[in-house]
Amino acid sequence: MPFDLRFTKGQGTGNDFVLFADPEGDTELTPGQIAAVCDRRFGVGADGVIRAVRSANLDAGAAALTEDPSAVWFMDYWNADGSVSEMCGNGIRVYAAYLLDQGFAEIPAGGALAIGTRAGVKRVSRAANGFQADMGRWRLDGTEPLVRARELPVARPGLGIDVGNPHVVVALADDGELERLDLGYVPILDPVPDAGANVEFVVPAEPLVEDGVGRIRMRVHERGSGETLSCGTGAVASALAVRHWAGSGAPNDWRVQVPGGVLGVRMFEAADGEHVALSGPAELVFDGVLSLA
Ligand SMILES: N[C@@H](CCC[C@H](N)C(=O)O)C(=O)O
Repeated sequence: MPFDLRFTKGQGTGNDFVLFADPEGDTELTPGQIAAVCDRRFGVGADGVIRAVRSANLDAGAAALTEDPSAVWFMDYWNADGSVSEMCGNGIRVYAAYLLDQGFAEIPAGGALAIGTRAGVKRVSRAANGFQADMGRWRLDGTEPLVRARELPVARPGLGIDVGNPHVVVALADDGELERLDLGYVPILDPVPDAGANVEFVVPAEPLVEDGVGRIRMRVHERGSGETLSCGTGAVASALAVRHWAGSGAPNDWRVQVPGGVLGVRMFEAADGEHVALSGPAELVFDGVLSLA
């Protein structure tokens, strides 16, 4: 039975999303419907879909409410191919902008909005460049798969990093290598991670550190969405990987240039260990109504 879906299109550094409100949790789209919405020729076109649902009305929301009862809204995130992801760094800023715009939530002055995700509760606050999300704890996942990509002459070692969702970061020699990559083809990982991975290719800027801030360029092939203009969790993983490779004395503040703009990444000590925060813009672009079969 066809039905109308009211949606808002939003973007953060060119990573774009279709957002819709389903507070009661009774409009779960199928993977096929998600893929149809994200199709850039036959649908609205987006890198992912975000459903705004109250944590209390979703199984995955129960853990969020246990972790923090103030996380009343859950970011139900889907990739463009209809697969689910645990977390989206650009998406959570755009989601915060959407919750504010709809009058569903507020960010108290000097405070933060707690949002449930499949990777735990994240806190979003206002920042000079838009919004900042405390992404919480991160870890090297212990893998170093070989990465092959179209227009990369030889396989390169990657570094596996979990920032709530899985990433493999690969260092390239220079801007030329980064620009020549053809990410219309899926990078091949050896061994293949069980849950797949988002793959980031990074190049340090010259100089790497300026005024105490580390600077890198990044392109990404996202699990479930292909090449995108930006990936927030990918920027976080990339800054963490480059800091790891640079060794002691490397900065905790990073500026990550992606094809769609610039993101800020900051590592800081919290009560439970080191956290990493991501900041950047978030924009709601237009509203619409889509008829879905
Ligand atoms: N674009 C996002 C990440 C979206 C999810 C990712 N494709 C996955 O499957 O983990 C970001 O900004 O972090």
